[in-house]
Amino acid sequence: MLTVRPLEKLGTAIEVPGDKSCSHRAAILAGLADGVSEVKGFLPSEDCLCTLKAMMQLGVQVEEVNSTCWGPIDLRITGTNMKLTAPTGDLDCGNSGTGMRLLAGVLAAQGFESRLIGDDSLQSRPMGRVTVPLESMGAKFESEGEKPGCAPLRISGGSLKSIRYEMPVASAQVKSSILLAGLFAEGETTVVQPAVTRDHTERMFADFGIECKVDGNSISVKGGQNPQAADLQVPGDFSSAAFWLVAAAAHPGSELRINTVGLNPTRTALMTVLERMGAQFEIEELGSNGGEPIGNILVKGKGLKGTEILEEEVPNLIDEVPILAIAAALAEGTTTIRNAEELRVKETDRIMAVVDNLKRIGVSVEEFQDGMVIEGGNPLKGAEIESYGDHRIAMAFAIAGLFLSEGEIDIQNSKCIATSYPGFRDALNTMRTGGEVKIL
Ligand SMILES: O=C(O)C1=C[C@@H](OP(=O)(O)O)[C@@H](O)[C@H](O)C1
Ligand SMILES: C=C(OP(=O)(O)O)C(=O)O
Repeated sequence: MLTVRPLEKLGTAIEVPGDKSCSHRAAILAGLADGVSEVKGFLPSEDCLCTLKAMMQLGVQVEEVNSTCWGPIDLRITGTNMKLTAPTGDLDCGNSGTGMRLLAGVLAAQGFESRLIGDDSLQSRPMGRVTVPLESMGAKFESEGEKPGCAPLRISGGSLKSIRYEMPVASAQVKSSILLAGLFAEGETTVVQPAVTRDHTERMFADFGIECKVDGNSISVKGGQNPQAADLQVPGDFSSAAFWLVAAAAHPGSELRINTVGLNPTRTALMTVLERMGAQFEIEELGSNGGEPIGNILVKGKGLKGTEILEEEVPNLIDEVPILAIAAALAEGTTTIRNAEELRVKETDRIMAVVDNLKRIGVSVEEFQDGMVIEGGNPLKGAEIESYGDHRIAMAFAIAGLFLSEGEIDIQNSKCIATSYPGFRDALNTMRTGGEVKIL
């Protein structure tokens, strides 16, 4: 259990660990590449370690060359030059939707059978969104789960043909899965996304010498390209920084610097929203690490007011909705979050989990199938919080605990935080009492 008491004095500077999305992709692309890649700042969270381990079971060699007590590790990854070998056992993706969907794309093209498994949460998430297009490329998937279309997934891979696929959902995981399969396919594979989604795969393709054509919302990759080993530094995870951005934005008078964080514009819509709510940001650009822009963010807390989240902002803040809901609870007035039905199929049903826990801390909130409307500005009271095993729910409500007017917050099932941010608990202790958190 994680107990959080109200803020004494918000810390002034923090560094967050490596980006989860980029770490998954680095493990996969370096593992497929020709040669030895150095990946610095890899996030050793449970999700990313599952992907790394799966790649090792498929014949990739990984050596840890440096680690820090806070987390990020430097890896030397010897790639297989696109020749993975059959794994001896199941490939366990743990809690990670990204890991399972991206690996499914790679395994669809292998001439051996494999089986992807995960924890109870992952085995209840929809996999048809990747297996349907990957089957149309020529792979065979058997869903062995209790729920139709869910993992465990038994995969019989083989030669693939290219497709043009119009994705029904705006999902970077689906896009990336098909593009990875496309690397092995005959001809040019094109994915058309209904809205802009995070583009880490496209950017990292360039790092590994893979040509990828982006034309508006359509992304194409030609098969037969072999990734070339690359050295890269994983940027700090904006989604982990989001917790501290909201803590500072909602605390009038605070000034917080978040150092060396990824500023990929397909990830940072939360800042646009917080700005509209009254927060002030300054960005110090620090160039780019590989294809990913990085910088320092200076945030000044001014007290927040409610806002309406725009439909096009949703995919670019999808993982930040739980913490945005806390910002909304602390803001004066109404905040409307709609067009976010995807949240129902994340690690838990995040709309249900946020609404349930907001009510527990005394916030007035109305639930919709695709989101919620929050009336903010009333005092928050201590309560027992149920994380539903979801890291982002646990961390979002830990931040709410800093702003209670009475009592404390006890978060049940907080171990899940290690899914994406293993150092969060220590960082929270330091940030609650005015310190600085340095990790890189
Ligand atoms: O591609 C990725 O790394 C991710 C994409 C998002 O999922 P969807 O693309 O399915 O929305 C996001 O929720 C997840 O945390 C990471
Ligand atoms: C949704 C998330 O991850 P995944 O889909 O990879 O489990 C997340 O990290 O918020």
